[in-house]
Amino acid sequence: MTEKISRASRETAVASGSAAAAAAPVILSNERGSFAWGVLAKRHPALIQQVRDAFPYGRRQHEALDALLDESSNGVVEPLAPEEPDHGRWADWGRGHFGRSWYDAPFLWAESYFYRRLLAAVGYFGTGPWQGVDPFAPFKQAELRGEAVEEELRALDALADAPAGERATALLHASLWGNRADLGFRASGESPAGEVATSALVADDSAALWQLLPAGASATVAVVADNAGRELIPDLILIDHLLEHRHAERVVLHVKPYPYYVSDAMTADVVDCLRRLTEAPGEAGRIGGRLWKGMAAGSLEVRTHSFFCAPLPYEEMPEDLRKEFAGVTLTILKGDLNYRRLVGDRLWDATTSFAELTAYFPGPVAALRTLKSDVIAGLQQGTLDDLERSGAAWRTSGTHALIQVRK
Ligand SMILES: O=P(O)(O)OC[C@H]1O[C@](O)(CO)[C@@H](O)[C@@H]1O
Repeated sequence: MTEKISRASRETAVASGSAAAAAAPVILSNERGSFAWGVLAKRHPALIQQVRDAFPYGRRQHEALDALLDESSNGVVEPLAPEEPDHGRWADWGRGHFGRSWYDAPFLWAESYFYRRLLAAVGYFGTGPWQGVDPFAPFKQAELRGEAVEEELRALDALADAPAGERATALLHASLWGNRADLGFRASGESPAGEVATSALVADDSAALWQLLPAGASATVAVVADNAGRELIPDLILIDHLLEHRHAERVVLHVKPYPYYVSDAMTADVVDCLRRLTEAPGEAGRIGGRLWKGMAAGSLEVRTHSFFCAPLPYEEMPEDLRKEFAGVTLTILKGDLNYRRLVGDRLWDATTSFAELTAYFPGPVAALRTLKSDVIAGLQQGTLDDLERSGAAWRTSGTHALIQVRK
């Protein structure tokens, strides 16, 4: 395998009951040349520059962005300013990391905290004029207006009369591969959304997914969204299919409460995507119209929770969210970050059982993810051998994907 795997620490592992967890170290970013190192050393500075260029920020924001760039590149982790509303929470979550290099903190924590600090730098939670202004909105909006979305929406017309099974598979795959369109990649000039020679599913439990959702069974499905735009549009189209074909009576779409990981979807992004759909001609417009009405009727509901922006694995989800997921027929978790949080951001042996790692999850769960970080579990030994032999950067380049289900 050509990829340099991130360095990991057993010492910083969060407490977890399973023996597998004890053996699988938590990923850190301090191995030069590793994927995690590259995110901190290259993507984050590039992102600061992009955000800076996208808005006519004032001196205060520019100085705060300079300080964040300097701190995260050369300095030690500083706490969130006391006036930030969630200062206390981050003080708890960051215990042990403040005063130390960003690169020595768990990768999941460091990345998550970086996004929180970026919001602080641009005054997102402040009382000034930049309050509530999504620093990633220009990128999300450009994507939504782009030719790729236009084409994807047009392609729906050809699918409208396809047999239900064929349509279901196509829409499930569209939602899955929509995850490849991740604006975080573009911040650093990499482009998993571009032409990909070797797209492949490394695990495919889609039959189990459909078995959990037989038509007419009054199911409720929770979809935990990931990116806005080119990912959320196919997610919404899949949701429409689930509702239309009675695989679900009700869908709850969970989104982030505030901007996160560049392109993560918030309520405003759901609205933008629904509007984009409703304004489109043909099948896309009809789907948009049905979803819009579904929102009013309650068959589609959007929810959010602060835990979605926490630097924690799902194993540590709060009780209210646990109840929420326990009460639905199936939870579909979209994307790479949700996968890392679902199985734990650790260097698992890739054949570690997905079912065992997710046994704590309060109900049936499906992961739909393109592979964009070192974490992977639940592979067959033969698949793993083939991937390793290929010499490709299959774990991190977004060229491979998976559908894994725990019933
Ligand atoms: O949008 P997704 O699929 O959750 O991907 C986010 C991924 O992007 C990165 O931030 C950088 O590639 C990963 O660390 C992270 O898992």
